[in-house]
Amino acid sequence: MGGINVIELEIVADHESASARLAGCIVEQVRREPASVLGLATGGTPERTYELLVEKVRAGHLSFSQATTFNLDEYVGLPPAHPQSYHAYMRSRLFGETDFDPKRTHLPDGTADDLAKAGEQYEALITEAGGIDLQLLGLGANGHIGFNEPGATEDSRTRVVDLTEETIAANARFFEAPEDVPRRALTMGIATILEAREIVLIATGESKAEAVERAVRGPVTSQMPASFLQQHSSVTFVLDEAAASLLGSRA
Ligand SMILES: N[C@@H]1[C@@H](O)[C@H](O)[C@@H](COP(=O)(O)O)O[C@@H]1O
Repeated sequence: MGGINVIELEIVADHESASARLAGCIVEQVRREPASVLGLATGGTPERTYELLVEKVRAGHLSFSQATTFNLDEYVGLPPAHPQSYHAYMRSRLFGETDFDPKRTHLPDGTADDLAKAGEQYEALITEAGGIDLQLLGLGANGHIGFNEPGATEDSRTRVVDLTEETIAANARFFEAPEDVPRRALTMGIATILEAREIVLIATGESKAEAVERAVRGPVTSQMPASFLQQHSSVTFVLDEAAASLLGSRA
């Protein structure tokens, strides 16, 4: 960390291939180290990846029984039972469908009375677990990672953030009405994410192309939170051709 590194690019044809590639990274990591600490992401993009992992576990090719997980973020005010909470997302798509030990799967507590303290406790839990081996990331069209919206600083840690109108609009598709989307979230910070030993970001579709280009080639700036990934020494972007379309050559 510190200097500017080249983000490794893996460009595949489509969302299905990108999902298979990302699932492959997780499988490899967990086979190599069954007690891995995984940083997990939500959103529409990794849904297929999680389906593929569930298939692997069901087929007996993979076990998560010794793995520990930390999700990037959770909406403020949504209890774990709320269907649009990220707790529910992870339970229905991955944790509840595989052999994860519920004691070792963690998400920020968006319902805590003292959210600042909840953020600090979350950081302490990650440290206690020995840090994150492999962090998965999606990418917001405005360049957010986790819920680190434009303006997030390099030294930010797990904390409450206000969501931008753009992000609220983008996530409204998961809710019955746009006004149901929470306005705030508890998210790992940029510093938290950059401490992971390895990072894999998945982005697919044309709507992510501009953010991908700015994250990979643009200046490192708070205005494009994903650009901070250039400061990490082991980052791979798994992209489909649409998301990579503004990158020019594959170099
Ligand atoms: N907090 C999540 C992010 O972790 C996710 O990466 C991003 C992209 O979501 P999608 O994959 O649905 O485009 O937005 C959400 O708001």
